[in-house]
This record gives sequence, C-alpha cells and structure tokens, in this order.
Amino acid sequence: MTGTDGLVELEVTGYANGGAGIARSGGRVVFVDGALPGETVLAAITDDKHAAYARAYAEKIVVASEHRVESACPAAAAGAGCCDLSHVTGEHARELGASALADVLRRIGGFSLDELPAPAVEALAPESTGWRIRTRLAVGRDGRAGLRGRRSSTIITEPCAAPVAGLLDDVDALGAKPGTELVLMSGADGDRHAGELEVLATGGGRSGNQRGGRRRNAQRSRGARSGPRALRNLEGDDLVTHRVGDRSWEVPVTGFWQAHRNAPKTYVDAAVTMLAGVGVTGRVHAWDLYGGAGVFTASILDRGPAHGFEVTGVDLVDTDPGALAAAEVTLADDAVRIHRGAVASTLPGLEHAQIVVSDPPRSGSGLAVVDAIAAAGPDAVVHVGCDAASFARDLGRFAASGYRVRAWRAFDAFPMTHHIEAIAVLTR
Ligand SMILES: C[S@@+](CC[C@H](N)C(=O)[O-])C[C@H]1O[C@@H](n2cnc3c(N)ncnc32)[C@H](O)[C@@H]1O
Repeated sequence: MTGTDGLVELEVTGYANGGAGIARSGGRVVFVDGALPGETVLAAITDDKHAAYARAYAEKIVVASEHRVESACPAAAAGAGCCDLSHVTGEHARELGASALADVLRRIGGFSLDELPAPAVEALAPESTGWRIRTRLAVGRDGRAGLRGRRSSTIITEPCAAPVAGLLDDVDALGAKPGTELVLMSGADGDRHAGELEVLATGGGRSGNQRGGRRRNAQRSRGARSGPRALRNLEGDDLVTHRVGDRSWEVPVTGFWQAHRNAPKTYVDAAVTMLAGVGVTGRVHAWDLYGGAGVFTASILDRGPAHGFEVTGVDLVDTDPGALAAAEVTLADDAVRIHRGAVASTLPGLEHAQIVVSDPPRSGSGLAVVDAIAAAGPDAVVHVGCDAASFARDLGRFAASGYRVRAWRAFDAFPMTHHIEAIAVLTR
C-alpha cells in the first residue's frame, strides 16, 4: 500500500487507545503513530501483515492539527520511545485520553455511558514535564546512558523531559558500566539515588526456525530483566525515602513506587473519598491487592475514621520483595498481614473483607482474579488501572458479577504519553 518514496498519504480521523491516530486506506484501518485526529500525514507503513489493519508511522505532517506543538521532549523528538504524545498540548492529550477511555469502557467493558458517563482526565500537576521520579536507562558500549529508540534498540542520549529536575543530570559521570542498566530514583527530599543493574546473559542460541528462535530469545531476555539481578550503588542510598501524608517508606531503588511525584497522594485521596461517598461505614476488614509498599493500606487505616469508617485490619498482597520490605517497616505497628505472593494463589486463604483495593500492573487483574474477588463478596471494591483496555475489561467483568460502578475518576498520571490511570469504586 505504499506510494512513491515509500510513504502513503493518510487522513487521520480518529484516535485509538494506545496513542495512534486512526486512518483508512485500501479498505483497511491504519493505526498511525505520531499522527493526530484532523491531520493529513505522509506515513511509512511499519506493519502490513494483517488483513483488517496496518500500522504506520507519520514521517511528515502535511496538514497539522491545531493541537500540535513542538515536542516538549528532546529524547522523544530524537526517536526515543518515552513521550509518545509530547507533540500535543497537555489539555488536548487529556481529551484524547478521555475519548480512548470512553471508547474501551463501551466497547470492551460493555458499559452504557449514557447511564454513567466516562470520567474526564484530570491533571496531576499544572505542567506536563518534570513529573517522573524514577527511570531506567540503558548504558551503551561507549558508556553513555539513554533511552531505547521507539522502533530500534539504538540508545538515545538526548534527555527525556519527563523526569523531575536533577534526575538526569550528568548521568554519564555516574560510572555505570557498558551493557548495564542505570536505575535512577528521586526521594521525597529531591535527593537522587542511582544504581547499576547487571544485565544477565540471555543466550543467543538459535533453535528451530528463526522466527521461533527470536521469540524465545525475547522471552529469555524479558525473563532475565525481571529476575533477580545484582545492583551496584552509584549515588545516594540503596533505600529511597518516600512520603505520603504523615507516613514515610524506605523503598529500594528498584522497588515499586508510583512514577508520578503526585500520584500516591492523589490516588489514596480519591479512593478514601469515593469509599466514603458510596456509604462504607463502621468497622471493616480490607484487602490491599497488588498493594506494593502499602500506600492504600496506610491511607484507609489512617483516614477512614475521619470519613466514617474504621479499618480494623488489612491483608496486603504483592510480589515485589523490595516494596514489601518497606511495607513491613512502615506498617509494623498496624494490624496488617503481609503476604508475599501472587494475588491469584494468595486470595483464597484471606480473611473475609468488606473493602477490597485492587491495583494491578498494566495487564490488569484478569478475569479469574476479578471472579475470585467478586465471589468473596466484599461490600465495596476500589479497582485501579493504568491501562485503559485491561481496566475496562476487568470493570466489565465486575459488572457482570453483580458489582455496579458507583464513582470513577481518571488521571493524567503519565503526562506526554497516551497512558492514563483510572480508579473506580464498585458496590454490590
Ligand atoms: C501498579 S502497582 C501498585 C502498587 C501499589 N498499590 C501502589 O500504589 O504503590 C502494581 C503492583 O502489583 C505487583 N504485582 C504484579 N503482579 C502481581 C501478582 N500477580 N500478584 C501480586 N502482586 C503483583 C507489583 O509488584 C506492583 O507492586
């Protein structure tokens, strides 16, 4: 479907969850990365293998959207895979996010948005840059650290505009060895902590056909990145102090903590207020599933009474040893049982809960876990999602199991990207 010089002219008429513009060509839908609704672009086709759709990248903008701006992120402008909406005003990026969320809630979740309108996407800070408190950079053969390219493994050394001030200052002087990963985290006081993570050998053997071999290597590589790896401290401490309200946590530089500096407080405020708003009262037991270091746990314990409910105990479940070690210290004097393990296998043994907070990673809880939560019959569920499609799928499953969405909010928690965070409170 390519025209002269390998590019095809496309009129972009819509926006898809995932950040691409939607165009049509030769009877197929084309998802065009880097293009906005209302634009005409010259695009390079990047994936032409499917009967129903193709993927493309906007190489030249012929007619620009009124919402297009100069990219605010030097790394993204140079081809890094970080800020895929850095060329859009913050306000319009939030409008696009809200439209994508409404679309998947209707299409995947099966919600009638006439009855319950999808939420507008709220900003977490006035500006779209300088929000990210943690990042990981690849270190090239020349010892320079940077983000990976959008469509290649090239290391882009131009700075990303998302990290908080100072996080990326003079990173090459930290001395991370070539071929490692540089892990950076900023603490509550704005201090920087840095470590070098070894990259495990992934084995390059090719077995079977080349395609299968490549897939297996990618899997090994993913497994190696997620497995335990040696960390060498380069600056600051191994443990980073984070604060929410009156509590503080000491989280390892590789442990889970929300990426946006304003996210933890905003999310827990939203959750506690919405729980009170749906009439949760009295003494209740809670589960904090995918609870990380226990930010939701602390908040509902500390702030429930001011909102008319008292949490008498919490079962906190997560798989991240670093975040859980922080939880053990911060919540040592509270009625909290900490479970290190997968939610799916841990959930059947937990004490009955009236409130369940569920804040899974991007892939969502999945249907089996949603079914297990619903079968346990809590009075209220706070379900959190950082991927609109899996959030909509999980929410639809809760609805099919007899839970009704009573309130929901959405946040621009990853500014300059297509990702949004959504929080819903459901009751039976
Ligand atoms: C989006 S984070 C939320 C963490 C926490 N609620 C917070 O706000 O800081 C998702 C968490 O799920 C954990 N996780 C991922 N898969 C899991 C699983 N199958 N079972 C339990 N926890 C899991 C991760 O370690 C991570 O801490």
